[in-house]
Amino acid sequence: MIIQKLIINGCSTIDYGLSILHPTFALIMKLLLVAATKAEIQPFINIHPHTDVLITGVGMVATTYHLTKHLAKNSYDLVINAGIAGAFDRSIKLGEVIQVISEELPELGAEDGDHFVSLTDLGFMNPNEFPFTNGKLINNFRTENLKSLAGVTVNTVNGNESSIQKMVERCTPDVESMEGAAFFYVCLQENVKFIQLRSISNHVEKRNRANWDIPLAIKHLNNYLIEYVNKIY
Ligand SMILES: O=C(O)c1cccc(C(=O)CC[C@H]2O[C@@H](n3cnc4c(=O)[nH]cnc43)[C@H](O)[C@@H]2O)c1
Repeated sequence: MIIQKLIINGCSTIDYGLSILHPTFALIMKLLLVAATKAEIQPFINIHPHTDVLITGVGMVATTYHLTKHLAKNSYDLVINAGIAGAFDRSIKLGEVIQVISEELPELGAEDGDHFVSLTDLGFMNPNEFPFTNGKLINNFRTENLKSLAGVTVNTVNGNESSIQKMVERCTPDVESMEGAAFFYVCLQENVKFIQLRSISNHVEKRNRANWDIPLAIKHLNNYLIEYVNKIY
């Protein structure tokens, strides 16, 4: 019997006493679902209360700390990062669920007037030193039926047309979140299979909260997650 838990910022709040058999291999498939906020995955938790869930808090620092601490004590067959995100490309509709297959840390470096100097150009990073490939974090594990997109992870949500344009020219990202790269970094370092599923709540533009549709993004994300996990079990 495996004791499964809901963990919020590293503190376990609910214990469940169930294990789940994988129908094909008759093995226990251990799954961890990681989200920044509980609200983003609450509908999934209501349907799948026995899946291990880690709520990290928003941002890279909290994600890195809580996920690393949790994976040091627990082993999983698959770790899923689920949440909402902003899309740079307007052809990606609000509420669309996508998988992020590469991540970048576009703020890591130095400003030199109008020019951005990367960590590589500063001489602090080999862009091909593990877990990086050409300065990016890459996930080779994918699901078949979702668009595979490139992500950037930021500490400050982009909301200024000039900085958005500069980031698009420099990184050509499809989507933006506040946790993705931290999640990729920890999973690659820990050598655990992972996937990042995001549903688009907004387009990356001059801040206009009235244009965001968080309820639609959460609804579609959770419908997808429920179906995805139903297929696994
Ligand atoms: O009210 C706001 O300005 C606001 C800003 C960021 C996030 C939120 C949330 O309610 C959810 C937190 C979650 O959302 C992800 N997210 C969603 N859209 C974006 C974006 O355009 N750029 C970066 N992150 C985004 C993020 O991963 C947060 O964890 C509210």
